[in-house]
Amino acid sequence: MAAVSHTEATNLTTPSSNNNNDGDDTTTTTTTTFSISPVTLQKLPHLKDYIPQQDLKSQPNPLEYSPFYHPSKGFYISHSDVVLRHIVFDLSESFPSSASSIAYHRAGPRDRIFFDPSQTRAAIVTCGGLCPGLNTVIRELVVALWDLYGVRQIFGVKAGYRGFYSSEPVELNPKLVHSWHNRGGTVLETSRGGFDLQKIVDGIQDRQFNQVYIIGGDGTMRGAVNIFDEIRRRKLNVSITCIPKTVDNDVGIIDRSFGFQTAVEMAQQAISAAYVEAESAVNGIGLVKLMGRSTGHIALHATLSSRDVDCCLIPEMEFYLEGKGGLFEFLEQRLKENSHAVLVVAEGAGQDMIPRTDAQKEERDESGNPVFLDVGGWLKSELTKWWARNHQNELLTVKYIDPTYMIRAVPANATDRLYCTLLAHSAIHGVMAGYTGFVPGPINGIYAYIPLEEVAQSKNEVDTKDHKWAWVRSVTNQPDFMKV
Ligand SMILES: Nc1ncnc2c1ncn2[C@@H]1O[C@H](COP(=O)(O)OP(=O)(O)OP(=O)(O)O)[C@@H](O)[C@H]1O
Ligand SMILES: O=P(O)(O)OC[C@H]1O[C@](O)(CO)[C@@H](O)[C@@H]1O
Ligand SMILES: [Mg+2]
Repeated sequence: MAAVSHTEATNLTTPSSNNNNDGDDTTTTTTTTFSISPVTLQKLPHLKDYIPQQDLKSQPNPLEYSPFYHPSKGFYISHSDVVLRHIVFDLSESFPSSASSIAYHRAGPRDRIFFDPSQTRAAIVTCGGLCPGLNTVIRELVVALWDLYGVRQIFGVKAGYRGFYSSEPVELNPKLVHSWHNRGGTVLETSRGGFDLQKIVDGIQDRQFNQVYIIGGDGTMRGAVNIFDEIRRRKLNVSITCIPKTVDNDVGIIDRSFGFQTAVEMAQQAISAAYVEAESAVNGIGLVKLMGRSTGHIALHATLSSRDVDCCLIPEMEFYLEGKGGLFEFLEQRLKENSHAVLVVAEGAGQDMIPRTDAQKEERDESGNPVFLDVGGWLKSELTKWWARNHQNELLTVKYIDPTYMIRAVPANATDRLYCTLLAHSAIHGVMAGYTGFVPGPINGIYAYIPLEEVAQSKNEVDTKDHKWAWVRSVTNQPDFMKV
């Protein structure tokens, strides 16, 4: 692909094809030639954008001299190496729309770095809720900064954003973090709230950190955008990156967030137990509540992989309990057919339907996230009352399983561990190259650097109109809960 700078473009010729197969594409190979235009390359902030040239020295990447690497042609990622956001196109339609041709700089080592490793002071912080793999990311950041780039001043900021101003950072080294990937949680501790912008940036400045690695979810990223803006306003020679973390998988643009797959795997145990309990009772219902504040990815993926689930309820969908086409009628039918049923509900589902006091409506956690009521307990109670009204003298057994923190308070599985490592390495390569205000993450399987602001504004919700949700419904055979 031709070199592009941000919003620069290469020209797209109209798709041309040598397929002479008149629509029958099953027997011959089709060769279609097209180029892409305009490629809108998202601007990746760099320290050069606001630090005067004389204050910013670059040097060859030390990987050049590493005994483990033999940089060859193509080893270093160039400025024109990009990743397309959308890779599925319809060649018969006019192409591309501006939205479909967005590209990001590819992640990976650059031939020159903008930090002298001997002068680098890196800070690592974890914010928000726990997520499998947090310790793996921390470990890999420490080990790779140390081994790949020769950085020796690496610090852990304790207990989230507040740690920048309320406690002493701890010095980290490869020996100390060696086995951290085997532990769930975050050894550095985490917290919600405590976001005091001036104090945080003062803390960064006072401790002379010049690289800040923030590991967190959507809330953390919104905070990180403010920190990035303040760092630029103060013209500090500090690179900041945010490694996307959330068990809910609600961060947009990237393929998925780390820890999500581990959480889905852990959720299987709860669903299996619910199935066993339901199957072993007369008119048994196994009800499982899974994490998912405003998105139902965990519930959806756990349902699809289990195949023992009769109905999955997520925040992105509406449903109703009573009447024709409602949840209870569906469950009643399943009990008639199979004498048991398993229901999986994401914690954020049906929140609008649960009666709550004015005080409960206003309740927020320290970060400002709404506090939910227990949808599982509410469903159990409503179902039990409904059954008693409609099925006098007939048994109903509802076993409610709420694994809550058990699906996230575990070490990452092998897939997530590998993912955490690649994220950490991508973050370091980008920061060492002087990029700042970015999020590393895979897009269509290729690691890219995405502007922090863009990721902070994005959201990954379940699309209940797409194939995956149709697949869920075909697996469970659940109704679409359209009022009839
Ligand atoms: N809009 C915002 N501006 C500044 N800081 C924010 C904002 N939203 C959240 N934060 C801060 O970011 C940190 C983490 O936020 P939050 O508790 O929402 O978790 P998160 O990063 O979304 O992760 P998760 O959803 O996985 O728990 C908190 O310290 C919170 O104060
Ligand atoms: O850790 P806390 O404050 O109890 O919050 C739990 C929330 O954190 C998450 O695990 C991640 O946002 C949500 O799924 C869940 O609602
Ligand atoms: Mg969040």
